Amino acid sequence: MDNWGYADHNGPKVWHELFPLANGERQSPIDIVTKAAIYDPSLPPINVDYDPSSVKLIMNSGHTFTVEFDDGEDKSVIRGGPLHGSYRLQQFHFHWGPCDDYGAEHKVDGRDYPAELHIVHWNAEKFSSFVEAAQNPDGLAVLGIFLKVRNLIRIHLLSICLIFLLYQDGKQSSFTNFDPSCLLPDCKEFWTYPGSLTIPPLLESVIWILLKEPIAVSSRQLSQFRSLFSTTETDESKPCCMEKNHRPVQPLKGRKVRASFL
Ligand SMILES: COc1ccc2c(ccc[n+]2C(=O)c2ccc(S(N)(=O)=O)cc2)c1
Ligand SMILES: [Zn+2]
Repeated sequence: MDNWGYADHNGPKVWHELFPLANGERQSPIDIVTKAAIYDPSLPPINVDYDPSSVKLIMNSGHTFTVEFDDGEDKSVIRGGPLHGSYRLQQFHFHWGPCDDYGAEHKVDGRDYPAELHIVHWNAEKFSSFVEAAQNPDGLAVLGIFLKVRNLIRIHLLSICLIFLLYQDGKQSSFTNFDPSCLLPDCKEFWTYPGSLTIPPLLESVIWILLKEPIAVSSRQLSQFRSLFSTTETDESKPCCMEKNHRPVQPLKGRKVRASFL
């Protein structure tokens, strides 16, 4: 069911009532305490190999906007880092807040970023579908990238995504030839830890890979995120916008965070 959200009556504080996993042992997001992260020199570099033609559509998934990819074959994959074998790209989406001061899901030493990009992959070597992979501890791998505000003058690819969405009545529009590796920062140093989906059903099946270096977006692009849903609400009587969709940080419960860098 989809009657969960981010308001007081249906938000993260009450998700445990319908999704008991919310109080589980490996929940996400978390606050990355950099001094407690364990440098692991045996971690190979992250290697993404995305085929731009595998992008399918951009849609308003009710809690964010999602760019979906054709994951019927190994066209776009991520390898390396903490992963064993290749994980297939399925979608990417964002989380943001009501203002530019916070809105990302993970924190670094208690610091908030204004938004966070999640690039979602599943272990197609071991499992036959995304939904099956999502039920297993090593089923999913999510690449998390922090967004910081820099008022750029050049149009960033992000706003092109948004333009597609805003002018296709925000429901869904076909999207061709987009390579999400253009959204990655130059530096691929990362932290990694075992966690969960950050939205219900909160399944504890995600190997998190968080890049240390944020990417830059403009404040205007972030305000476009927030206005996104106001153009798509079918019920004109109560136009609302998705002003925030981030879950607070969760207890580490003894988990270790590893770093690919000193
Ligand atoms: C029934 O099992 C599922 C599994 C995954 C579902 C989902 C519903 C919505 C989104 N998803 C997702 O694909 C999903 C949800 C959250 C995230 S996150 N924010 O990266 O942890 C990634 C992916 C249901
Ligand atoms: Zn997410």
